[in-house]
Parts: sequence; structure tokens; C-alpha cells
Amino acid sequence: MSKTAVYGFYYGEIAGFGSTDAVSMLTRLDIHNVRNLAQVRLTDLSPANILYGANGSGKTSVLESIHLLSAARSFRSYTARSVISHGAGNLTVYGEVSSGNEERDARERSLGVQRHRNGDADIRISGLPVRSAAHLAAELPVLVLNSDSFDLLTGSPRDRRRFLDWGVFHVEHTFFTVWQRYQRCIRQRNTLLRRGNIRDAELMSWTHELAAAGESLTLSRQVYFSRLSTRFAQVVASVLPDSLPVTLQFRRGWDRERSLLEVLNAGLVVDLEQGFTHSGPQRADIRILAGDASASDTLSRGQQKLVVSALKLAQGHLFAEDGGGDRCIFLLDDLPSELDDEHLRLVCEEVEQTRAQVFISCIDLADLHDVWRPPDPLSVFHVEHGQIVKEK
Ligand SMILES: Nc1ncnc2c1ncn2[C@@H]1O[C@H](COP(=O)(O)OP(=O)(O)OP(=O)(O)O)[C@@H](O)[C@H]1O
Repeated sequence: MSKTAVYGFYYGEIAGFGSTDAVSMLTRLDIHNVRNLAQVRLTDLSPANILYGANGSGKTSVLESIHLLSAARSFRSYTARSVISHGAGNLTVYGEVSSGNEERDARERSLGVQRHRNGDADIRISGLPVRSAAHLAAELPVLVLNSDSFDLLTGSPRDRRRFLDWGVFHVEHTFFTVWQRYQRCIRQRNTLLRRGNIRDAELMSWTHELAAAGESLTLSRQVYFSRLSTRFAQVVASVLPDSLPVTLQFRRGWDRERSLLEVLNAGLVVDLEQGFTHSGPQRADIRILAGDASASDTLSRGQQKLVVSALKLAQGHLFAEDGGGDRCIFLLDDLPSELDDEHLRLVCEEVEQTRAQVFISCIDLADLHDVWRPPDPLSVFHVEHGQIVKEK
């Protein structure tokens, strides 16, 4: 598999696309040469797993390894080279996943990912090579909450579109095809715009195609968004009961009153002058408001963490609701940071309600011990200098 394919849109943004009936649970994880984890084996993983240890011990690298199994790439580095242990030629992550239940389609699969310094990836599912990381994502859908998740509030619209599209893909399996069609159309149209011929028949035809794909894509986003915002309102009210109301607004990327085709035609001269398409779903965004103001300008850092947690948790809930029992896996890196005990407890309760398998990292086990009381079996791992010991 080429580097481009691994870092293409879907592996990072749409991890989990195509998942059908899996109630995924990772039961075993082998890690070889991921950062400071030279050789690690975790067995008998539980629905809830806590990894604790000092700074730099390797906790995030374990979560990163699980993400590698889901997307063939890290969630914190774009190049495989920086994730591969210094001096090693490649990294390998192997995992065993069970899904389904006794009533329906119980099955076990093994997933394997090897990444090489030149960016190449070898991916195997149950021993067989697969070309696309999207297959992995279907087996092991993963949602990450880490310090980068603040980008949902403070980052660019692109971060929020990725977040939204992750969810749309799970609900609407044709979305992938429409999204690809839209990307092809906009590339073609932009190329023709740069040629600068206003009477170009080909340009007109691509504009029509683009408008049709754009409307379809946006409809799927709107339908998902409406469910997401309702679920988010419930979750945020639970985890952040003492703040201004936090609400979401969807901006589709062009004038609400007009069709995309009308807007593209009206903006043709400007598009030709500047050589690209100004309006459309590529400009969509989600506004996140606390009261009437932007949440990122109004809320404290801890409150912001609760809001981004609520966004991810709302997605986890919708994921579970849509597949008649499907669940994703949550990777919660340094969950206690920035949260007081009471708010941390509220987040943990919500996590538990998603019924997802969860991997939580923290520095001090005591931070979680008093607040994490779900009924699910819990495994506790101590991480120290790249070595991991199962304590419970
Ligand atoms: N390519 C690499 N090869 C070897 N070691 C690496 C590599 N990249 C990073 N490291 C080291 O691996 C260690 C693991 O870092 P990791 O981020 O997993 O720690 P952590 O336990 O999550 O720490 P923190 O609590 O500070 O977030 C760090 O000491 C880091 O310096």
C-alpha cells in the first residue's frame, strides 16, 4: 500500500466506515517497536482498561498502537518514521478482535499492521493481506479523545467537518461514494476554472455535477447533524450541568436560501478570477456556542474539555444506536487532566453508557480509581519505561 493511500482522507477521518454488525472488542494487543514500546503483549483486555504511569512511560503509545490497528496510521504523527522506535526498521501491531454476540454473528478476527520507514504499510485481516486501511477501520472503529480534540473548538472548520463526516459515514454507507464523487467534481471544476474560459461547456457540465453531488452530500450531513445535536444536548447537559447552554449550529457552506447550483452560477466570475470554487460543502462548518458567543472564547479550558468530550460521546452513542448494538472503541488519553473529580465522574458515567470498550490513560491511578465505577470488568495496567505490567 502506498503512503498516499494510508494518509488518504478516509483512514484518518472515517475510521470505522463500513462497519456493519460488529460489537468490537479488542481482546489482545501485541506491539513491536512503537516509540518506546519495544515488545509489549496485552492479553485478556476488558471492556474498560486503564493505563497509568509517569510522563513519557509509553501510555499514549499504547493508545496510538490501537489507533494504528484501526487506521494504519498514528493519531499524532503524520509520518510512520517518527512512530517507529529509534533504530528499528519497522513497527508491527497485532490485535485480536471479537465481535457480535451469541445471538448474532459472533466472530473473532486478527488484525495486523506493519509500517515501514519509507511509509509503506502491510495490512492483514485474519492473516490475509488487504489493500485498504478502510477495511481495518470497519473491523475496529475507534474514537479518540486527546489534547488534539480541542481542535473541534479552536481549530479550523476542516477539523469539524472531519468529525461530522466520521459520523455520517457510519449512518449513511453511500456517503463515501457521494463524497468521492464530490471530490472528483471539485478537482475537475477547479482545473477548468484555472483555464479561465467562461463559456467552456465542460465547465458548465462539471458545475452541474458538482452541485448535484454537493446537495446530496449536504443532505446526509444535515440529517446526521440534527441527530448529533440532539444527542449532544443531552450529553453536554449531563457532563456540564453548571454552564451556559452549549449548542451546535450547522453551516452548510453556502447561502441557506439558494440552491448550490444558483450560488455556483452567481459566483462564476469570482471563481474564474481566483481559480477555485468558493462555495459548497467544502466550506461547511459547525458553530459551537455557549449562550450566544463562541464556546472557545467563553468557556474555561476544563469546560472546553467537557464540551469536546460530549461531542465525541454523542458520536459514540449514535454509533451504538445505529447498528443495533454496534459500538466503537474509545481511546481517552490523559482523561483526568483539566477535570475536577466531579466532572471526571460525570464523563466516566457517560462513557460507560455508550457501552463502548474503553482505554483510558492517566498519570496517577488514584485520579480515576475513585470516579470510575462502571459495572464492566476493569483491567489496570502500569506502564513504566516502555514495560507494561497488568495489575488487575
Ligand atoms: N520513535 C521513537 N523511538 C523511541 N522512543 C520514542 C520515539 N518517539 C517518542 N519516544 C519516546 O517514547 C516515550 C513514550 O511517550 P508517550 O507519549 O507514549 O508517553 P506517555 O506515557 O503518554 O507520557 P505523558 O504522560 O507525558 O503523555 C517518550 O519517552 C518519548 O520520548
